[in-house]
Amino acid sequence: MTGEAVSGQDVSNPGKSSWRVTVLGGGAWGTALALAMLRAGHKVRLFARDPQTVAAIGQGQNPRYLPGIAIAPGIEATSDIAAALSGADCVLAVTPAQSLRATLAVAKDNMPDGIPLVLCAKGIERDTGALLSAIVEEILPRNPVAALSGPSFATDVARGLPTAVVVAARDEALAADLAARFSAQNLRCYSSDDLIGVEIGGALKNVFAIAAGAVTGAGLGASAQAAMVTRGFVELRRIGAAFGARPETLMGLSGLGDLLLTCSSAQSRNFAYGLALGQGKALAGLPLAEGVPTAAIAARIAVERGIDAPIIAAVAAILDGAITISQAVTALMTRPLKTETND
Ligand SMILES: NC(=O)c1ccc[n+]([C@@H]2O[C@H](COP(=O)([O-])OP(=O)(O)OC[C@H]3O[C@@H](n4cnc5c(N)ncnc54)[C@H](O)[C@@H]3O)[C@@H](O)[C@H]2O)c1
Ligand SMILES: O=P(O)(O)OC[C@H](O)CO
Repeated sequence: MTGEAVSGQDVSNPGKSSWRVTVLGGGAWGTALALAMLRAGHKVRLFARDPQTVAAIGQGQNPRYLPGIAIAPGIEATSDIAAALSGADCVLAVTPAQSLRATLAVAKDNMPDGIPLVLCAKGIERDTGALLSAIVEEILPRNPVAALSGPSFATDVARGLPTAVVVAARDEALAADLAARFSAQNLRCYSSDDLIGVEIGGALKNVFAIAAGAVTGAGLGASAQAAMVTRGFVELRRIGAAFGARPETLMGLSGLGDLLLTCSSAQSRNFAYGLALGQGKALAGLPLAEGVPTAAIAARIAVERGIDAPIIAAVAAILDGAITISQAVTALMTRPLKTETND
């Protein structure tokens, strides 16, 4: 086993009862959250469709998705969805946003009635424009839906570094209960009843993280970076408002917080994707960048709803190969001048 040791138990709230938590997805974030749930005192099962990932986690590592991090014993990894879900008190959905529908279809017949399904992916379904909560409500109508989001790199959480996220559900009491149960030393979970706001913030920040990487990669300068993030945040809030997100939610961890994180660090896969784009490097084979499909659908949503979102449109067009970064910059800089409106 390589890498630093990661402690298994670190319960900061000993009053809460232990749950059987099932994590769907054996990638970076699924593995990190499984470790976090273990530290919060829960019994953790992790479903991964890839037997190699299951075997590796059983041996205390996940070299494909979380290289260099030793995984504490206690996570029961399996490729058997029925075994993974049997008797679960709560399920975390941690596969990519565009795979959520397929993941839930596999889980559906074994999903215990009434237990919460917590969305941990960040994105909007490309083909339909559906928010992920709508997909859960369609496929699992008997399970309350929640979302966990905020500035949180999987490696940081897996290492037990201090991290704050927000857990949202329409039912405020459910959100508060989940936040209390998931919190542990160095994982501080705030709660919110603005499910849509938390989802939108997490999904759209990825588009601007790609843009931030591209600005850096193309050498456009720190001033351009600050302008892009600021005006991008305006677009994020406009689209959020169209979905009914509360503005204050978007000023929080899943919105501004995650924007700050991923627009400023090459540790972000979305930023790294944009960086490669800006540098003219090959994009094939790069790790998951959720902002790619989300940019396309967010641009379409903006057009359909008459929302002014020129940066999202530019990112989508660049990713589509329709325009170059240089053409996008010219188009953005020569738009008609106007009063600065921040809503
Ligand atoms: N990595 C992070 O730091 C981080 C942090 C917060 C949120 N997220 C979000 O979590 C989601 C997952 O990201 P990740 O980092 O774990 O990605 P990843 O690429 O590391 O892993 C994705 C995992 O999902 C599995 N998968 C894909 N489709 C599947 C399907 N249909 N059924 C079962 N398994 C399937 C893959 O095999 C892989 O194990 C993304 O939406 C991402 O934005 C990631
Ligand atoms: O690596 P990214 O860009 O997918 O970002 C991971 C998380 O969303 C950060 O909060």
